[in-house]
Amino acid sequence: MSVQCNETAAWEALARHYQQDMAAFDIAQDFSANPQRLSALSQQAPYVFADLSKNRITSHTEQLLIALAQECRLPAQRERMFAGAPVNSTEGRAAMHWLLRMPRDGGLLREQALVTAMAAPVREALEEVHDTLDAMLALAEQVRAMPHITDVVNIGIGGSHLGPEVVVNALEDWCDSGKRFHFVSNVDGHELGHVLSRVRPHSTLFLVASKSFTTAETMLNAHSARTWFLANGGSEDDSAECAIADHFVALTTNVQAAAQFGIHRTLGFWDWVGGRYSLWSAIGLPIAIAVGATHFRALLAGAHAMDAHFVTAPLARNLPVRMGLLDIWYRNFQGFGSRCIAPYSHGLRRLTAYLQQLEMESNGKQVDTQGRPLGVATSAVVWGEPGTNGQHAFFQMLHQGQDVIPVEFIALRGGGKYLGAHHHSLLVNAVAQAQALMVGRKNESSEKYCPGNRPSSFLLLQQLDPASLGALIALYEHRVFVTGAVWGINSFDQWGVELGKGLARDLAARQERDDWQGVDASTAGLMRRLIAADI
Ligand SMILES: O=P(O)(O)OC[C@H]1O[C@H](O)[C@H](O)[C@@H](O)[C@@H]1O
Repeated sequence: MSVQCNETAAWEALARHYQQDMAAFDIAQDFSANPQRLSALSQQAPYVFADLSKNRITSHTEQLLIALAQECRLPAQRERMFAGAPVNSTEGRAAMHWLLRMPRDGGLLREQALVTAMAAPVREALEEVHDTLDAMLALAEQVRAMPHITDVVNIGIGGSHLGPEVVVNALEDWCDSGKRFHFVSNVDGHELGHVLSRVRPHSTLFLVASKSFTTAETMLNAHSARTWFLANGGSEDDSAECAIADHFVALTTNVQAAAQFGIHRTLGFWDWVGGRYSLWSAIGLPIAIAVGATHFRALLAGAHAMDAHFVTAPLARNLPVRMGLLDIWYRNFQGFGSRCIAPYSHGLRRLTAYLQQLEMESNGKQVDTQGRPLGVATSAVVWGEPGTNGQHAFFQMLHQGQDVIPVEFIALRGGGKYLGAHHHSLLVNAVAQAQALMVGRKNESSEKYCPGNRPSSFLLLQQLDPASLGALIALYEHRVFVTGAVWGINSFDQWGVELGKGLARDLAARQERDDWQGVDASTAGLMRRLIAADI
């Protein structure tokens, strides 16, 4: 049995460090005292510059955190993931999303032992990845060249929705297919209904995206889309002009279930791709249709560059490691319960939703990989909205509320193709907010007083291009891995989600029988109220 993170000597040293040096630490004061602070606590990683210097840490904090990572065997755990070991222990699966963006020859990692000594099954998986990628990109190019297809409707939820949605939105300046994209996820019929009211069967391509091909919401939406398609001139006959065969594609690991549904055009992937890590796989087809094969490959290349950085950079200069350890420091030693994501970019408006699944579904756990209860807090609440909108909503609380909430600013140096002057204003606002959080407003009347010393990180991309976006997302993936590895949890399962799914099935069945025996009074009362015609 391995030791848990809070039983290590490094944990104790960090707790002491907090009490002795950091409980009353002031970020702005340390900038005055330490001219090295900015350079020590910022770094350039592939495509992403990170300024971590406005955080409540010093280089010594980082050293102690790295000692913690060593004691928690982070490097060995990282090696296991990159060797294709079953790191998703409860489901006996590997987590090889990194393989989806590795070039056939190992790319930037080709000299590394993890590639030169790659086990045969992983090498074979890499071949399959590229065969499937080639097929997916060929299909994407085919669809792009079909002028009669004007609308692409992606039906999927969770990992089969958020990744493609965030990327298609983010790369809107790179979308040159001339098609409209619709992402339908919610089982609320209004979402699908609105989309269907705006499209026509002969000009629409439906992508049914579901790793399992059993997720209730996706199945119901897909069935309703199919029914609508057939009722509006579509046909089940493959040779018909407007056939299901030409207008429905399944993206799934469950080819059989897709075939039973009646979709024979399927792009597959593998059980070692976690749902929330799947945008790089066939689940990325809407992205590939939107931006084309070259840009999709650039997205993969950016992510691969971050993979190589994560594998090869020393821990002290390894951005996913530094940011993951900062999360541990804030959650477990400073006691901060949430983190605010503030992308100063309209393109990244859905990033927070994506990160909520990535972080909270991965690390919202309470036992370790050996099933032992954890004595420490895990995933913080991740929330936020794009700037500058957030400034006019919740930033008040960030500046003057009683809780300290670390903020993560994400900004772009280049402003894309529209209205450059706006971009300058956007950037100035982002930097000013980070400054305001740190310096506060002292010597003022009580209502104007802002305490300052409120921490933030600042991530800067050159521009929102496919490679930079790929690197940014991979950075977050690996950061989540780092945090999970230190906590000793399985970041790749999500048993909590299953509970609600099971109960929804149970309530639906009870509703049929009008049987509420053994159900708590509130739940039964609500169900009766929903069913009753006369309330
Ligand atoms: O892709 P699917 O199998 O349809 O799964 C979609 C989603 O379902 C569940 O809610 C899981 O918690 C998610 O991790 C997953 O991404």
